[in-house]
Amino acid sequence: MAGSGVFSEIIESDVFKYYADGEWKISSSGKSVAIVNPTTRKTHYKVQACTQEEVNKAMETAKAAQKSWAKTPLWKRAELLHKAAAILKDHKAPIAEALVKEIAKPAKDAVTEVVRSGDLVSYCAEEGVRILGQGAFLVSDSFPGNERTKYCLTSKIPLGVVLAIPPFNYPVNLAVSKIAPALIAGNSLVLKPPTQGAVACLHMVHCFHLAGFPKGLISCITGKGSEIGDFLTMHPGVNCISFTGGDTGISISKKAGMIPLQMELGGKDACIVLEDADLDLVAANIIKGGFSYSGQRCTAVKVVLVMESVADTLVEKVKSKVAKLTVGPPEDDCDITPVVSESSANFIEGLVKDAKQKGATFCQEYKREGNLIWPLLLDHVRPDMRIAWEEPFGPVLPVIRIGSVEEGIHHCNASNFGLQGCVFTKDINKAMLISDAMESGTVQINSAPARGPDHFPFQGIKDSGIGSQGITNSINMMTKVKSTVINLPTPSYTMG
Ligand SMILES: NC(=O)C1=CN([C@@H]2O[C@H](COP(=O)(O)OP(=O)(O)OC[C@H]3O[C@@H](n4cnc5c(N)ncnc54)[C@H](OP(=O)(O)O)[C@@H]3O)[C@@H](O)[C@H]2O)C=CC1
Ligand SMILES: O=C(O)[C@H](O)COP(=O)(O)O
Repeated sequence: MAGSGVFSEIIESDVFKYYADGEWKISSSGKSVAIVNPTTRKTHYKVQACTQEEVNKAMETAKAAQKSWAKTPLWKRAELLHKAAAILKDHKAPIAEALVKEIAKPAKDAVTEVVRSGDLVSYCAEEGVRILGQGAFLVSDSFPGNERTKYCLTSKIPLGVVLAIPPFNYPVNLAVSKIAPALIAGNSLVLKPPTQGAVACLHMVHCFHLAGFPKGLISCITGKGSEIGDFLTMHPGVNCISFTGGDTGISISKKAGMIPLQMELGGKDACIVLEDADLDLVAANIIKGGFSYSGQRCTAVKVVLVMESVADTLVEKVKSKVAKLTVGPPEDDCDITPVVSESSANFIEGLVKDAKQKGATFCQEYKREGNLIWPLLLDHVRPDMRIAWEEPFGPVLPVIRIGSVEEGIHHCNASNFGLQGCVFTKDINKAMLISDAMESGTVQINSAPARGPDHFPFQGIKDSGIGSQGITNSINMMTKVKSTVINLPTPSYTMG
């Protein structure tokens, strides 16, 4: 159970502690932040509301701890990460339980998130050993005018203190996808977990604590982003920010100092369906892509752009699959569970009402109880409707009928987002041309958008992000190149 057994030291009375300097602590603020269970809409957990002074302290210890961590051999860093991964997987049950209560993630998916996170940490340790174990050796005579008098040795060195801010929908997985690359590369890490998902994150951090990482290397500062977020992101002690979330990321990018940023933001992932597509495959992928975790994935299919000639058939197929989705509490492992908050449900409802007023065809009746919204497919959506462009982050999926592939590509590219997209066709040559024409970070051919496997590059263009994630790219992003040049008094050539 969350907060018990090995996790009992992370909670005092009914408030979870924060983690800094290798210890679980109670904030001097005397205040806590309530975590509302999306299903019951009642406070389920409480976490510390950390103060600016506590942030300052965490940054100071992170800076000091990083200096000795950078001198820890790479294989030892990897060994500790493997240990943390194993502990995390061993304790998947209480962490998954927290995910069910805090973010209404269906029970099985919650377990999958924790196991996937353990695998990600292990893979990152292995990848880090390989890529950080190599540098480059350059010789000067390849550049015009030079003799071979200079040898340049390059290696990758850590950035310093990395600030990691994940979103609510994958609090554990999107935290470790920042923590593991940062640590293997020799950085220290300050984690600001999302409020919904903070308790799962605190449990995950305790697994790193149990693995025996040095004091101060990892901290977990809890509190509302709206209260401590700016202080954290503008803190002079931060050398890199890795953020996943919504528009907040855009404002962080404007406020952050001259430090590397990794931003994974929203998306309006388009699914372009051609006349020759296998419509059963498309329908299955629309269901998986559009409705898993109730559409609360940045990589969810968020708009279907289907050729008019096959639209009726496709919509019928999707409709019959929507009817089979189970709707209810996450504890029962339902397909559709309550969305994360009342404000999110209200936002989704606003998009639905706008579509209704402007004449979209409702394939199901719109139904909502509290934060629970029944899955809804909207046909005949037109570009003047908000749902054609905005990201519902909920189980509502618009279908736009198109007369040509160009029309589909045009809609996709007119979006301010560019995270992922997908195209369904049996013609691989057409698929390649469409993929090249789509302004999105990744295009999936004949499958729904997805971030994983977690070592694949993952990136958004336009308002969907800065930089690229995925294990290898994150490790590289959290390092910089250092060169040492050996200058020889006379040219020296290696003889065969
Ligand atoms: N591209 C991607 O990989 C993903 C994108 N998203 C996008 O994120 C959105 C939903 O996630 P959500 O968690 O609500 O996103 P938010 O942007 O609201 O929050 C993300 C994180 O930022 C924190 N935060 C809030 N305000 C600030 C601030 N001023 N400074 C620093 N941090 C702050 C939040 O903390 P707190 O919870 O305390 O407010 C949370 O930890 C959707 O738009 C979705 O598309 C989501 C997942 C993945
Ligand atoms: O946060 C998100 O929504 C993700 O990064 C998507 O991950 P997934 O494609 O594995 O669901």
